[in-house]
Formats: sequence, structure tokens, C-alpha cells
Amino acid sequence: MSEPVLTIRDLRLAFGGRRGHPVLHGISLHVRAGEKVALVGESGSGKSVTARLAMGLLQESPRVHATGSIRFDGIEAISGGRDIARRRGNRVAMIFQDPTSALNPTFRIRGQFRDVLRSGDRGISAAEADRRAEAALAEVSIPDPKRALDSYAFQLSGGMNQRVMIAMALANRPALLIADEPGTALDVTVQAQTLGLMSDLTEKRGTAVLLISHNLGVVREFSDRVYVIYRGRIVEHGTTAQLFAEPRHPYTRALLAAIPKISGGGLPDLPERSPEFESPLIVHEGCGEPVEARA
Ligand SMILES: Nc1ncnc2c1ncn2[C@@H]1O[C@H](COP(=O)(O)OP(=O)(O)OP(=O)(O)O)[C@@H](O)[C@H]1O
Repeated sequence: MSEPVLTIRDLRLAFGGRRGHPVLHGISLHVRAGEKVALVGESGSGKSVTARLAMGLLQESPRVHATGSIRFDGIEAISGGRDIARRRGNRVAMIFQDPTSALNPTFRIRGQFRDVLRSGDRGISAAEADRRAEAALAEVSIPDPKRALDSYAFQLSGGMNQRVMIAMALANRPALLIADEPGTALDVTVQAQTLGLMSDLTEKRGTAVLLISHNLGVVREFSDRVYVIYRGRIVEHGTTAQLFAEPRHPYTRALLAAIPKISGGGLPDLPERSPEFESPLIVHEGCGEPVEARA
């Protein structure tokens, strides 16, 4: 089995300092090279904060108290100091729920694309950056890449912006893409197209993906393995096949039992808390922590 590109161990997070509001209670997960892994759970369960910590986007805030370990290519992101983003370079990229607000409204796509490419290749000329940007946009089926490069995000549709964001995220060939509910801010058709595109491109390039989702239908289609998160704890993990065929945790069962009753596979209205949902973690066979992460 290949090495994990991302290994998260016993990740704990509180907002408002050490004695503040606890949000994560010891998350452990890993993503191996080329693997598609989903983190699924309802709103507020801690999916986005896990992704943001993995990207090094929360650590700097004085209100954030995080412990545990997030290792990416051997680089520690929790205790790694201020230059995490630089040292991690372009090996990890992220796409967000709402592409239009994730892109900078005051710069044309061309300038933003150049910045992204220059962060991966400092010596790249403007002409070469534009050539690569056009090729990247063509790859995500943008019909007129030159025109898209000359546009501002607000001049493009949500679906187009989503494609631009995928193209930018993959432009420097990251080893891992973290996708936080991509396209959920858009309509369902665009969301499905976005996932299809992301799936095709990452598969073609062998990019590992950590997909954050509340949508079990999407998870089933997209991922090889699934972690189910409930109120800041992983309650079950296994291969997608294992989890859907033989869900063992009461919370996972409750989620799955509700799928046919809801449109689009989103999470149903479950009771917010149930003593059953606090049952211990269940790990399916063959889905334990990687050996190298146990030490
Ligand atoms: N900056 C913040 N300050 C204080 N609390 C926060 C902050 N960001 C998130 N939280 C809290 O952390 C918890 C987890 O939030 P998170 O955004 O990770 O949930 P989520 O599972 O991604 O939900 P959603 O699907 O709605 O995005 C929530 O209770 C949220 O209120």
C-alpha cells in the first residue's frame, strides 16, 4: 500500500483558547497517494475546521487552540510555525463551497492564475504562465480560455468560476486536493458537473482527494474510503463499499437509513443528539491507521 500523503492524529481544537469552546475531540485520519477519501457529517460537526487546519489556515489565529498532529509529506502543520504554507508549497491545494467568493473580485482571472503558477515556478514568464493557464482552462472545458482569463470572477457564471477554481487548484500538480463541499453554493446540476470534472482530472493525474461533504449520495459516487464525523469525533470509518453495505455505528445507520427519503442525498433531520450516537469508534477491517502513523 502506498504511503499516506496526509496523516492527521488526535487532532483537538477549541475556539477561544485552551479552555474555550471545544470543537474537535481527537480526529485521526489518513489519505494515501492517489486515494479519494470522504469526510462526511452534518453541519457543524467539524469538517471544515479540520480541512482548514490541514491547510494551515486557522493556526495563526490567537483564538484557536489546536493540538495533535497533521503531517503532510513529513511536514508538521500544527506545531510547524509560521511558514507552513511556504514549506508545504504547492503539494496541497483546496477548493471551496463558493467559487465566486473564493476568487478575488478585484483582479482579472489572468492575474490570479499567474500568481498561482508563479508560486509553483518562480521563474515563469508572463507569456508562459498565460499559455499554461489557457491549457489548464481548456482542460476543464472552458470554451474560450483567453476570454475567461480577461474576465473578473463576477463576469463569469458560478459554474465557470468553479471550473476556473479547479483548474487553478490543480495547475501546480498538487499531491493532495482538499475539496470542501465543492459547488454546494451552486445548483445541483453544476454541482454534479463539478464533481465529475474533479473526479476525472484527479484520477487522470493520480491526485489524492479529501472530499468534505454532507451528501451521502456524492460520497458513495466519489470516494474509495469514508470517515463519518459526529460532533467533532470520527465515529466510523471503512471503505465506501463496507460502510454502505454494513454500517455498524448507530449514527452512520441513521444517516444511511434516511437516504431514500431525501432528495439529492443531503443529510436528513436527525435528532441533534442521541446517547446511541456517542457509541465508540468503529473501524472496518483493513481501514486502520497506517503503520507508519502509529509510532
Ligand atoms: N471561527 C470560529 N469561531 C468560533 N467557532 C467556530 C469558528 N469556525 C467554526 N466554528 C464552530 O466549529 C464547529 C464546527 O464548524 P465547521 O465549520 O467545521 O462545521 P462543518 O461540519 O464544516 O459544517 P458545515 O457543513 O455547516 O460547513 C461549529 O460548531 C462552528 O460553530
